[in-house]
Amino acid sequence: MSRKFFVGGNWKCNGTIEEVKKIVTTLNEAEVPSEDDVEVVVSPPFVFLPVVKTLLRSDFSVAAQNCWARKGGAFTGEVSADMLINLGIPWVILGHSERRLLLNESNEFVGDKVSYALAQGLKVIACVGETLEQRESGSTMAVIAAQTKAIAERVSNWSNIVLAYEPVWAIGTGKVATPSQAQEVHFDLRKWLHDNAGAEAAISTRIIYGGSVNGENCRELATQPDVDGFLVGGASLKPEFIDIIKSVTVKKSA
Ligand SMILES: O=C(CO)COP(=O)(O)O
Repeated sequence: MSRKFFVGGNWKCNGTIEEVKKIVTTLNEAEVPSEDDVEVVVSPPFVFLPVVKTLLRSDFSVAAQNCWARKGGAFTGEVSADMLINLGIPWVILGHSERRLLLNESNEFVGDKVSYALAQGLKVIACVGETLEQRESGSTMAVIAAQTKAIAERVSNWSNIVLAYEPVWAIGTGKVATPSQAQEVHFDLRKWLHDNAGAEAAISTRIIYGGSVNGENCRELATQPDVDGFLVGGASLKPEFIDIIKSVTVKKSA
């Protein structure tokens, strides 16, 4: 079976309303491959989600960058999965390393969020990845396995999850993983899924790469058999995001 190429744009905590509208206009005017070949999802900050959802072309979709781990209530500052569903937001990014590291989100907390979000009907981009120190000490796969296990223990159906492998050392650093480094981890993660979540999850779950992806380096990364797309930070705010979407054509001919 073939997994549909997936390109996500994580805008993080960036942009004014004017800048956001400009990015949406650029995306709306771009000629890109059909949604039969590539799924495109952009993730603005919460406050811009409704306007982006309204203005964005209908073949692209939107994601929130986080949501709360259970039903709403007395949780000041949080946004619940139920609210996202209520607004027609289909996707949410969970477990991003910036939240794991800056806000001390544990593997278990991320697992709880993924489980609750899926149960409410959201689709989830779940992020995993090791720090430089962990890579250098040889624990890359152990770290990623523990992060993924906390999700696998709480979820039985993987059909609405996209796994994003985002090595922390590659995020925002300009230090992209080499195609073989990305392929190696994606292959191992798929094998882990096979052994721990079943053959179906391993075959059909898209594993996308994130960390300093740009309009140039995306093409060779896209040729790797277990790289099913990208989660893009900085470059998703620029017109080169369109080149990254177009890297699906390299994938198809690989
Ligand atoms: O964190 C990322 C996407 O979620 C990647 O960020 P950069 O593409 O800016 O390195």
